[in-house]
Amino acid sequence: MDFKAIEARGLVLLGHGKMGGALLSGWLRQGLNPQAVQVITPHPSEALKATGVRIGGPVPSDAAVAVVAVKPQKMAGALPQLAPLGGGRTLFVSVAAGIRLAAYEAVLGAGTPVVRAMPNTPAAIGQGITPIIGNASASEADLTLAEGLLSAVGQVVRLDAESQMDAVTAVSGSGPAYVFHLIETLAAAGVAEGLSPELALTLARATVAGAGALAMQSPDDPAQLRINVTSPGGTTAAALAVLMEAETGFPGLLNRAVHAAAERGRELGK
Ligand SMILES: NC(=O)C1=CN([C@@H]2O[C@H](COP(=O)(O)OP(=O)(O)OC[C@H]3O[C@@H](n4cnc5c(N)ncnc54)[C@H](OP(=O)(O)O)[C@@H]3O)[C@@H](O)[C@H]2O)C=CC1
Ligand SMILES: O=C(O)[C@@H]1CCC=N1
Repeated sequence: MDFKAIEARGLVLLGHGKMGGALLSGWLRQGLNPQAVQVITPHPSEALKATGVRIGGPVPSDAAVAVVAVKPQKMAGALPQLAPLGGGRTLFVSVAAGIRLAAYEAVLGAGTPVVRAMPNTPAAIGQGITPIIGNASASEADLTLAEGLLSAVGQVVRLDAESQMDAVTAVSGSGPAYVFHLIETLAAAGVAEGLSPELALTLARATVAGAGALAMQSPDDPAQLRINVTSPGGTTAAALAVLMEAETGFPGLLNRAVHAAAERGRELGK
């Protein structure tokens, strides 16, 4: 990403928590000048101070982009701090789950360009994926700017409709947590079979990382990759008989989990 257009007018980040922090690390790693960044967050960490970004202070009146990364439950208290940037040339990019485009327009003014984005924490190492959708005031140039910024930390996909946002949040926004829990529980199962915790975690972590990389790089789809591991009558088939059971296995479990996440997104938007 060429950050020059953003550096000329500045980037404001509202909320430096896990997601705001992951995005900022990714951008700084990609060469964004820290002096062009102003972070507004109640308790700046030592790590944030060490980056050289500007912390606190008056909001620059003509920032190129304002990135909103506070929790949905804190939005009503936090967003009005950026109201002076509304209705003008500043593009707002919010990563908050649930909060609808209309809610930003209500605070910032109807003419404010707003893009909702749903990144995930692998953005911190440049391997995120971020679906985006803009409001009616977001021009193609605004979407291209948001896309460029977020593609500095991974892939970006444009959505057709805001109504898709709760489902993508449930799949890829929250998804890394499901995979980390898979690593935890695979390792615990290895310990139950007699391995040391260290060895079990090493095996589980490398297996998930390797399978993920293969799924990305192979021309085969995930179903074929699964078949390639599964010798008829062998060990994998024995495990998959448990995991592929419709109700108690992965299919039912992930359906229920993803549905719960999407429903929570819908509730947060009310
Ligand atoms: N974590 C994730 O994987 C993802 C999160 N998101 C979205 O990102 C947003 C942030 O989530 P996450 O980073 O996990 O949460 P965190 O609690 O880690 O981060 C929120 C940050 O906002 C700060 N904050 C609170 N109040 C204000 C305020 N009034 N003004 C400015 N900053 C404030 C908090 O400061 P302090 O803690 O010091 O109070 C904290 O640094 C949420 O809306 C979430 O839906 C989206 C995709 C993935
Ligand atoms: O748990 C959450 O609500 C946020 C949104 C997606 C990931 N974390």
